[in-house]
Amino acid sequence: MLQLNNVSYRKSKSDLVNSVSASVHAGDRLTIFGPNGAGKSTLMRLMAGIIEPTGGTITSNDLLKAKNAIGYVPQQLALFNNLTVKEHLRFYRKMAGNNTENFINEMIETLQLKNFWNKQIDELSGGMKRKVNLTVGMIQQPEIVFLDEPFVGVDLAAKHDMLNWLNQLNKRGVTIVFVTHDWQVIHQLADKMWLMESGNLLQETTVDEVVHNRLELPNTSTALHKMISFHRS
Ligand SMILES: Nc1ncnc2c1ncn2[C@@H]1O[C@H](COP(=O)(O)OP(=O)(O)OP(=O)(O)O)[C@@H](O)[C@H]1O
Repeated sequence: MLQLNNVSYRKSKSDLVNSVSASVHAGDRLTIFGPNGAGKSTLMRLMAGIIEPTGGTITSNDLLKAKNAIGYVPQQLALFNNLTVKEHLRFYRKMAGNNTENFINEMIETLQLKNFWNKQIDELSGGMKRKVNLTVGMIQQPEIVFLDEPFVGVDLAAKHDMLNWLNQLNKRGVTIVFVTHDWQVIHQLADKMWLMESGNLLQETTVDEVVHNRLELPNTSTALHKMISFHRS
């Protein structure tokens, strides 16, 4: 579905992403995991086509070449403080330009957006803003969605609703790629894991392998070792 061939991204004389080769397959539930500054967000932005690789290539199948096939939910909220939730959905729906009325209604229902429908963004809690951010990033009913820390500050009940809904979409064939530091989310939303450090994709593995101690990491990856052994203990 998405093929990365020696993908690099160099900026300000440093390699933020360093010669990554890997594939994302249709229907994957993939998390990119690693310490702060590993290059996870940069790699997701490359795959989402927001930035261009400075080396290597990313190729995709015909499905992903279709307009609106890719959704992207950024870590930083992409919202207007002085617009209401309703106005956001109306505005972004027009931008997306395709007819996804049923899908949008499903998002509104599942994420219970009607509860704060007429509130401006600057009147919402952090968790509510995350829900709106998620909705906006997926308004075009994408085939694949890239989610960067989508659950920061979201309470457990809302997180549960959001995770359930993303898993339902995955069962219908939507590919999910995300970054998080939250193991609860990893357990519930991922099968595959890409382990990253210092711009390098060190290993492609599964959550199962990582959690059940069946993974040997290179000795050089101290931060990843700590992040994984902390979770296992
Ligand atoms: N626009 C930019 N210009 C220069 N350096 C950047 C830019 N954006 C990110 N970086 C640097 O690239 C490296 C990778 O950043 P990135 O945000 O991809 O990491 P990350 O793994 O997502 O980190 P985190 O877990 O903290 O979100 C970091 O060292 C960061 O400081």
